[in-house]
Amino acid sequence: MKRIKVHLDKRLSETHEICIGYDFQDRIGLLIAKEHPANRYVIVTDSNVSGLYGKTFLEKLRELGLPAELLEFPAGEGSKTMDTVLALTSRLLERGVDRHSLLLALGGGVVGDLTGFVASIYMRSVPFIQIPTTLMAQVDSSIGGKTAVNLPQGKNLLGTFYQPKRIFTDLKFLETLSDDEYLNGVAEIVKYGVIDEPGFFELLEREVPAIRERNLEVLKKVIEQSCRIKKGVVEIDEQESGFRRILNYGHTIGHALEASSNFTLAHGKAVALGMIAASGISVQSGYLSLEERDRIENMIRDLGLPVRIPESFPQSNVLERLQMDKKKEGSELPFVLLKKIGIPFITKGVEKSHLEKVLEEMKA
Ligand SMILES: NC(=O)c1ccc[n+]([C@@H]2O[C@H](COP(=O)([O-])OP(=O)(O)OC[C@H]3O[C@@H](n4cnc5c(N)ncnc54)[C@H](O)[C@@H]3O)[C@@H](O)[C@H]2O)c1
Ligand SMILES: O=C(O)C(=O)C[C@@H](O)[C@H](O)[C@H](O)COP(=O)(O)O
Ligand SMILES: [Zn+2]
Repeated sequence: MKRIKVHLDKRLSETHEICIGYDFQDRIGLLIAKEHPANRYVIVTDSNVSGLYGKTFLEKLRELGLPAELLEFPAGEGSKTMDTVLALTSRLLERGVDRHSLLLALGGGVVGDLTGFVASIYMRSVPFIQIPTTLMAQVDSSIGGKTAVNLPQGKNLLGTFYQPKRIFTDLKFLETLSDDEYLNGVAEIVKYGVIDEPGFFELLEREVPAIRERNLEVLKKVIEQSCRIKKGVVEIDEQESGFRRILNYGHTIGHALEASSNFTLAHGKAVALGMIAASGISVQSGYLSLEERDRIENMIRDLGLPVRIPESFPQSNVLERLQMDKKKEGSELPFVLLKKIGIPFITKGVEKSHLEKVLEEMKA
C-alpha cells in the first residue's frame, strides 16, 4: 500500500492521505480502528455495493469491536438528490449519530458525492472517509472534496467543498465492476492525459489495448498517476477559484448532456462526448490543430467510449441545459479549451456558432 499526501490550505482543512494498493481490504478496518476513533461508524453505500462489500465490511468493523452500522440507498445517479439526503439524514438521527461519529463512503462517485454532502451539512459537519469502489471514484470523485447532488434543472447544482479525512483506494474492488462502468472511469483518465503532461497522453495511447483488457500492472500505474495529477491540481486551488477549472475539461457539454437525458446518460460517457466537443470548439476557435483533436477522438473511440451524440439529444435541448451551468458568468459560459494536448486554458465564453457547428458535426 502506497501513501500519497494531499496537502491543503491549513485554514480550510487538514492534510490527508490517499492509501492506494491492491487487496488490502482487511487492513482498511484496522487502520480505521487505530487511527480514526469515533463513537459510531456508519458505512454509507448503495444497493449494489452493499451486497458485494458493504455487509462483509460491516462484519469486519464489528469483529474489531467497533460500533458500526450500515445505511444503503438505491444504486444509480437517480439517487443523487435532496430526497436521498433527507432520507439518509433522518436515518442518521434515528440511530443517534452525532459529531463524534464517522461516516464511511463505500462505493462509486454517487455514494462519495452524496455521503460527502451529508457529512458536510449534518449537524454542521461530521468527519467522513472515502472508500472508492469504481474506477471513476478511485481516479477522480474521491479526491478533492467536491460534494454534490443534482437538481432536475442541472447537474451538481447543490453542493459543498468538504474534504475526507482519508481515502482508501483498493484496486481489488474493480474486479467486480462491469466493463461499462469501468469505461466511465477511463473517460476521466483520458481527461488527465489531455490536460496534464503530453507524456501521460502518449502512455495512454500506447496502452489502449492493456487498458481495455484491464491489465493490472498498467492500471496500477495509470490510476496512481491520475490520483497524483488530480491531487496536484486540488492542492493549488482547492475551492476552484481558477486553476482547478481545468478538471472541468469536457464537463460543460458533458453535464448538459447528462441533464438533458434526465441523468440516464452516465457521467463518464457524457464527459467523453464533452471532451470531443471541447476539442472541436478549440479547433473552430483557431487554438488546437485538427491533428491533435483527431488524436483525442481516436483514443476515446479506441477505448470503447462513445464519440457521437445520439439522436435522442436534440441540440436545442443541450443548448438550453448549458444555460443552467453553475459556472455561467452573466451571459457568458466559461469553457476549458486546448491549445495543445497538455495545454488547457479557460475561456470566458465561446462563439455560439462554433458550439452549434461542433454539436451538429457530432450527431450520430
Ligand atoms: N466529486 C467529484 O469530484 C466527482 C468527480 C467525478 C465524478 N463525480 C460524480 O460521480 C458520479 C459517477 O460515479 P460512478 O461512475 O462511480 O457511478 P456510480 O457511483 O453510480 O457507480 C456506478 C455503478 O457501479 C456500481 N458499483 C460500484 N462499485 C462497484 C464494484 N466494485 N463492483 C460492481 N459494481 C459496483 C454501483 O452500484 C453503480 O451501479 C457522478 O454523479 C459524477 O458527477 C464526482
Ligand atoms: O474535481 C473537480 O474539480 C472536477 O471538476 C472533477 C470532475 O470530474 C467532476 O465531475 C466534478 O464533480 C465536476 O464538478 P462541477 O463543479 O463541474 O459540478
Ligand atoms: Zn467528472
